Amino acid sequence: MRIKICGIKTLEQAQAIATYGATALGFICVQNSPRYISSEQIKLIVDGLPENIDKIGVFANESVEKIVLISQISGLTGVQLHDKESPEFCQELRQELTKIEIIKALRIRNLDDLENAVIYTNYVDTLLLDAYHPQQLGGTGQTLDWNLLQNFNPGCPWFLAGGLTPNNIIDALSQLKPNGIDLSSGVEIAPGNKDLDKVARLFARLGMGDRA
Ligand SMILES: O=C(O)c1ccccc1N[C@@H]1O[C@H](COP(=O)(O)O)[C@@H](O)[C@H]1O
Repeated sequence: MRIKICGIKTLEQAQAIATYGATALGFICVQNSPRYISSEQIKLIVDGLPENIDKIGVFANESVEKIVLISQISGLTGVQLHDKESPEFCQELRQELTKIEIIKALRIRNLDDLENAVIYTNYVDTLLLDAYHPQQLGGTGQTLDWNLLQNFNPGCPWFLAGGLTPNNIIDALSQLKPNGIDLSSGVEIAPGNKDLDKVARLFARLGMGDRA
């Protein structure tokens, strides 16, 4: 299973989280987020990480040109589109970013939202399901209704996100079988500042450490 920790802002925390066993790290390229980090800062972190860890930039309604530019400057291996990007937009981006994983994040309130999510499987590599919040795009710490996902089988890999923590991760994985999990605020001291004790506890709960 892939384990993505999102909202990384320092090399020290990135390296520590990689050592615990994260398979992917996420960098918030959305300027009004408290977790925002510039492409130059991402590049410095990316250069200090092992090659085999995925480096994902998170974008919200950004232009194709800007996503391509930031991906190149930062050395990203994937992009996560976290707002109202259409399937056509994803298709256009696919033509420009042929070697980069494209993840479409969808904020799920009901079964209609899930049906809409499945449309994207033709245009992206991976889906990511997050909770819906009326005012915020992500990093809200809210869980989505896992009951909606009981029969979710989109035909492409998918991440479960939204309000996951060391305390609820086992419960989530006992109900659902995503290809990956994505955590941000659930392993933080404050937005953008990861709590390495919580990260250690997460990996211990997943059977990859000793601090359960
Ligand atoms: O974290 C942010 O500030 C953010 C801003 C804009 C778009 C997405 C953002 N975060 C993403 O939200 C999910 C879930 O976060 P949480 O675990 O509920 O705190 C995660 O995929 C982050 O990448």
